[in-house]
Amino acid sequence: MSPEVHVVSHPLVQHKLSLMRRETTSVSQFRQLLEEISMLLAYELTRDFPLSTERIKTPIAEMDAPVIEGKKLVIISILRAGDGFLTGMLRVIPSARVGHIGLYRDPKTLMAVEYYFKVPGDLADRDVIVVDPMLATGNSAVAAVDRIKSRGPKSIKLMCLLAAPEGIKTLHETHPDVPVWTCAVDEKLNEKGYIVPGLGDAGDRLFGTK
Ligand SMILES: O=P(O)(O)OC[C@H]1O[C@H](OP(=O)(O)OP(=O)(O)O)[C@H](O)[C@@H]1O
Ligand SMILES: O=c1cc[nH]c(=O)[nH]1
Ligand SMILES: [Mg+2]
Repeated sequence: MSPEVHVVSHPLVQHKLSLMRRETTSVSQFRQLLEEISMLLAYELTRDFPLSTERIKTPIAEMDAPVIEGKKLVIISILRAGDGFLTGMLRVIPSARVGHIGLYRDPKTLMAVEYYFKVPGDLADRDVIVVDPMLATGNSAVAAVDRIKSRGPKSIKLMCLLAAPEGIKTLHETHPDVPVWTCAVDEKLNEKGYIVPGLGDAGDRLFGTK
């Protein structure tokens, strides 16, 4: 299977991403924009969900109306910055369950360190969407997917805001079955493992912790 990368090039998404990248964008604007983009990304990621029909009655007549076929979804946020996706995603997919995995990057090794894991117990019956704004070295995404796969979900997709080519390569060397949705694939990583041009530290910009 050749690994999938979907770059969401919709003008609304691209415009909002450019606003998020600007260093002058405030914490509240950054948060609001991430919420808006997450709804648009959810719209793209769910584009291929299978439909069946259900017999319904409108005030005028009966019809066979399209409905999404029995999908049980879990959105798993990589803390902290992944939480910026949740409000928007849940607005579009309100019945989804939510899990969390706490990971931070060791600044020296750039390896992911886990500090929290809580997901619904019935992952084997569910399709998972992992959310995290940044796919940089890919170490956090690999660690999250390793951990989630140990619970045997039906499928895993990754949604991010920005990806570096290095992160996509690392993720797909280990997990070629995990498709990625992103707003852009940037140029490279710098010597500290930050995405260039990127948008800086997503967690700090979302929560105002710098
Ligand atoms: O691809 P990687 O090189 O692993 O980098 C990406 C990770 O870095 C950021 O989290 P960070 O470690 O800064 O934690 P935070 O969300 O708590 O700020 C980001 O939200 C990703 O989880
Ligand atoms: O550019 C980057 C890389 C990792 N994490 C971030 O928040 N930003
Ligand atoms: Mg951070």
